[in-house]
Amino acid sequence: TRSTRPQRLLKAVQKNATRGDPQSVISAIDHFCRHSEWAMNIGDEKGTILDSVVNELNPEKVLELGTYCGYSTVRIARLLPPGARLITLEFNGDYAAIARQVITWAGLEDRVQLVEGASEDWIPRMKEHFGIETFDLVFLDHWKDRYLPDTKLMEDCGLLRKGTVLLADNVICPGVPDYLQYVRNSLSYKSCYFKSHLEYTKAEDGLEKSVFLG
Ligand SMILES: Cc1ccc(Cc2cc(O)c(O)c(C(=O)NC/C=C/[C@H]3O[C@@H](n4cnc5c(N)ncnc54)[C@H](O)[C@@H]3O)c2)cc1
Ligand SMILES: [Mg+2]
Repeated sequence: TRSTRPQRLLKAVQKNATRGDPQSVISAIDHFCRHSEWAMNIGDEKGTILDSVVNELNPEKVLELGTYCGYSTVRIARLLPPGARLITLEFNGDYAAIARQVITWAGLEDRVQLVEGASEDWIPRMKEHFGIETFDLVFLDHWKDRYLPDTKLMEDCGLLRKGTVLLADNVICPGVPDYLQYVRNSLSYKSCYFKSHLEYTKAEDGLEKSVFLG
């Protein structure tokens, strides 16, 4: 049977990227998405905004919701100091299998813990299962109707501390109106919008950075 797009994306990484070189993995995926097949990775333009937020924070504990093929996982993990940890949640087994290989090709498997499961099931287990008290950075890029409920769940589970940053992809396209309204109007967040474009296109999109105030 015909291969899937994530399988073809992985093949492009294995063909064009150098093992152990995260930047070459990022470039190989961006080239594949620009010249062969579009895929819903954050991409190079919004990716540089993600990079700047990670570099500014220097986070020890990072949570990513929605791994997909691991593109943003690699972007974030390549900037983390060796002691830091990135936990990424992905409930589609096929995508998780591809992402594991992309992350390993980049040589970042020792900083990344890919958990195959749903965010709503695993957010409540972060403390007892991973020994995580609070996160320094959360990157939201999963189904858009999950951003708000999962944010409230993280609050209820005590996973956010004063200064924790939530960075949300696609706040314009596909859009997350209920999440935006919440973080922009809640007294518990200081929120700002980074205008950009939908990956590999000219359509407007952007990232919302929201600092939890406790
Ligand atoms: C109209 C329109 C359509 C599409 C686009 C283009 C566009 C551009 C983008 O950057 C996008 O991020 C998206 C988008 O839909 N992303 C959804 C991404 C999900 C991934 O996360 C996984 N997942 C979903 N819910 C959960 C969950 N609870 N627990 C664990 N994993 C979950 C899935 O298994 C996928 O691996 C779409 C733009 C406009
Ligand atoms: Mg996205």
